Amino acid sequence: MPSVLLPQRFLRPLFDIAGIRAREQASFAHEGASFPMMLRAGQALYGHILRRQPNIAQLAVVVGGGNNGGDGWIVAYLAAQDGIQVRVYDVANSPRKGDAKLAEEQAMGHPRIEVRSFHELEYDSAAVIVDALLGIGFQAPLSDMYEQVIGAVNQLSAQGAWVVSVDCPSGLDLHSGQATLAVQADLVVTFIGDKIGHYLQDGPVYCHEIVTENLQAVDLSEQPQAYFLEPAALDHFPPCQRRLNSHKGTYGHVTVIGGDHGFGGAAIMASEAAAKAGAGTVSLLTQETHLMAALVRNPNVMAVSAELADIRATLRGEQSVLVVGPGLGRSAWSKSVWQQCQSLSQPTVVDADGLYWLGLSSVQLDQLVLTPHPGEAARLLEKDVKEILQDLPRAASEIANRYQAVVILKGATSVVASPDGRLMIVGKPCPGLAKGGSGDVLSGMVGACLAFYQDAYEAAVMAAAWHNKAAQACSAKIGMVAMQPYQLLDYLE
Ligand SMILES: NC(=O)C1=CN([C@@H]2O[C@H](COP(=O)(O)OP(=O)(O)OC[C@H]3O[C@@H](n4cnc5c(N)ncnc54)[C@H](OP(=O)(O)O)[C@@H]3O)[C@@H](O)[C@H]2O)[C@@H](O)CC1
Ligand SMILES: Nc1ncnc2c1ncn2[C@@H]1O[C@H](COP(=O)(O)OP(=O)(O)O)[C@@H](O)[C@H]1O
Ligand SMILES: [K+]
Repeated sequence: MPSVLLPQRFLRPLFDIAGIRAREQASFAHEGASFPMMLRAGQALYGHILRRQPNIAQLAVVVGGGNNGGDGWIVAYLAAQDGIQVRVYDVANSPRKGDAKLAEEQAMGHPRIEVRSFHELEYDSAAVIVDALLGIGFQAPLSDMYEQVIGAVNQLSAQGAWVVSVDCPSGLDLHSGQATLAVQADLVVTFIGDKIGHYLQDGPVYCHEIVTENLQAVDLSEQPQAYFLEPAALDHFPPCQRRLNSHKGTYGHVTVIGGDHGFGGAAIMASEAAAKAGAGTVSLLTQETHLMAALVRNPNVMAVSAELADIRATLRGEQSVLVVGPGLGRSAWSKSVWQQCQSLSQPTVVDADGLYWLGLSSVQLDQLVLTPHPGEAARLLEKDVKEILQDLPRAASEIANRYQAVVILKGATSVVASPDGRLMIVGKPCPGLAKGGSGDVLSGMVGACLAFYQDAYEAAVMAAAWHNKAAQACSAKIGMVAMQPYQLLDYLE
């Protein structure tokens, strides 16, 4: 379902392999043949090579045994016809069949195509390498021979060769986005529709840039599995956009609840994040020992002792939301705080130890946002982390359905799922965020967005996307190693 706030032009549709195969088969049936589509794939890819590398004189093409390799043979033939010297490294496990065989036969014997053993690949001097080893037919794990070839391609890439991958970087699991080893692609030219695995876990690590070529495939009017939010969207949407004629009430109120003994910083950071992401007013309900630190850190936040005040007293007006969990802990105090929260009906963000308490005794709210990392997701679904990582969109959707909540399943990119079926992947890897406290900052930002936006899903998308974008800007200025998560808050516009 497209988003109301975010225009469709910023949402890149992503498909699973079954969806791509269905469109491929329907297109073959419509056209009455499959080889023309392979020709179009090769032509599209060769066009991209010429646009990026107009002075190319030599080309190395690494071909596998399936149709991905078939695409590679087409490119080899087109380049040779164009006067380019081509070396093909063939890694097929067995003789080719079908379209791949036709493509090989068309190219084989061309005077400008030399077929070499893959053992010689590491000595190749071509400035451009085409990776046509494995496409959507890849089944992990990689065989030894493919590992060796991918290693050689990456070595040439490290020495300065420009690598273009056909359909996907070979070795990447397009379902999960996991890879033990894959081709480092400068460009991926992906066919029919973009694949979800390019955007999850290791996917973005191996895809420097992705372009999609539809190849005149039939439109099955099928909903994509998910969307990827183009970071350019954020140039048009600041987290909680200021209006000229507005006042603090316009932007709502956030109460952050957490910070047991030893974890005061988590709640302090979350409250500062809510304030800096644009909430009109922010309260912090925490252990009394943290009040002084909270007020010194940010006097804009109304810090109160959880011992002396109840949560209800911190609420203000209709746009009040709760952020429960940063540093909440698992003590008797934490439990009593959680029980208080359960009796309230305000829109609520549950993070960190709040998710632990939620797993023990759930809440039902119209607007609930959960922000688990894969470990917390595994606990909520009673699965192990490995299983969660094999299918992040599914895990996010399962939690969304079970708790009737919007879910941000956090990682190098994050998956946002809504119980109504909407799924969005946001962000790019930013290892500056791989530090304790990054999640606390996110939860406060989600609180601010939830107080501002009508739709909890859009609030979650905006917060997760801005958290990532600001972290990129922050790390560019301060450095991936030195940046502290709360510093990203100064890069929110
Ligand atoms: N007209 C068309 O058909 C069009 C097709 N298109 C293109 O086809 C691609 C899909 O082709 P596909 O279905 O043949 O699968 P593909 O990705 O080549 O993989 C199969 C090969 O990989 C091998 N292999 C697998 N796992 C392995 C492992 N772990 N370790 C080692 N080897 C492994 C497997 O070996 P085998 O199991 O047979 O020994 C077999 O040789 C798609 O991505 C797109 O590029 C587009 O051009 C559009 C038009
Ligand atoms: N390598 C990375 N690239 C991009 N984002 C990351 C990376 N590592 C962590 N993050 C982000 O940082 C946050 C970490 O949250 P979490 O694990 O809950 O940390 P904590 O509880 O310590 O604050 C999440 O928003 C996650 O998406
Ligand atoms: K490939």
